[in-house]
Amino acid sequence: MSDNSFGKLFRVTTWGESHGPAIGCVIDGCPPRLKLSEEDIQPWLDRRRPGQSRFTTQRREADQVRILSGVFEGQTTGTPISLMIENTDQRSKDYGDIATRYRPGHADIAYDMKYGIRDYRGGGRSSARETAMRVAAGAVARVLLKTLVGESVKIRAALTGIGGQTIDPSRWDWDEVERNPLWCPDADSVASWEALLDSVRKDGSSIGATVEVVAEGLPAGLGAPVYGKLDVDLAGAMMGINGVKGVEIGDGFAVAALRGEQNADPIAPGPQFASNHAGGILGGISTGQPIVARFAIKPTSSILTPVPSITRDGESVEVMTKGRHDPCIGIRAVPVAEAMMACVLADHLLRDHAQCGWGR
Ligand SMILES: C=C(O[C@@H]1CC(C(=O)O)=C[C@@H](OP(=O)(O)O)[C@H]1O)C(=O)O
Repeated sequence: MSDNSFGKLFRVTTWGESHGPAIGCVIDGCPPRLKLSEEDIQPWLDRRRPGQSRFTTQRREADQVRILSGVFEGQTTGTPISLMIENTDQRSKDYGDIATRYRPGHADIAYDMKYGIRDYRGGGRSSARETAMRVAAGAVARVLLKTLVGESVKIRAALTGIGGQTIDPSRWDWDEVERNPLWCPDADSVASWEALLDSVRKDGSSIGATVEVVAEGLPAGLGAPVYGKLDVDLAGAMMGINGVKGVEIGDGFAVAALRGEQNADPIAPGPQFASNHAGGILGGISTGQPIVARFAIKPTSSILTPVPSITRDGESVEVMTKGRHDPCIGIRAVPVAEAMMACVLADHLLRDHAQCGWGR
């Protein structure tokens, strides 16, 4: 197990820092002879790319992906797939102050306590810039899933709330998610969310959010008892996204208020389930129903509002962070959530195949 990798058979390792020359990932274990080119990956990266609206960081990165290995004549070869994106718009001088002081709420202090050294430029390794490589790996996972399971596989996410303002689930519209810059599924929420984000930005502050991710068209049987549960790996994958502080599967924390007959999803021949409180996973194993995960993500810790902190030498200071930051990291976490779901499902599909073979 390495600390920069996840997945067992579809194994993703990412590397790089926000202000280094490049970021990248290596995907080991991808089956051979899948059709794969940069065009399969770039559109997903374009959804996450910074600088696309006034509601995200103004750092300008093309996030142009290059396949360095593992693909020959348009097909995967079964060898490690290495992907790379060059960093082109770093502005490290914005971080002069942060070199010797800690942003409250940020990983700065924890990295220093652990390693005694940190790349303070941007978020360094802890920067959400790293999530670009998760999206790149997720694109390869999507190719794997579509090839091995079928075109019916759909993995989609949406922003379901910001700053405590939540959508009305009865107005959920997946087409709307693609129409607005916030990935919001409820058209009626967009204008007030935009106004909230504008005021947060004007105040030099930031705001938290919730994201929901749904995977459809997957077979039953993904995940295994008891430490290889699909929900265990999904929860870990979502929790590993920068800034995530809480994860739910299916009804999540709401099950605590239910009675047994309310929580049980009735089963009819087929099998058909009348509801999906379980989020498509029972006993850690997928049932063929939509797989549903949800998470809460904190407000960006790099803000212009001063907050008491200390220097590396332990002296009291006030810290405010310059630089170009997302007023709400939840927005760009939406494509990242989809990518993490795709990687976990690709991994579990290969694991299920290795143990049980195809078909039941
Ligand atoms: C560049 C991206 O987002 C960055 C995420 C980020 C952070 O601390 O998380 C800080 C900002 O960048 P910098 O490291 O230059 O300050 C954001 O712009 C990206 O996502 O591609």
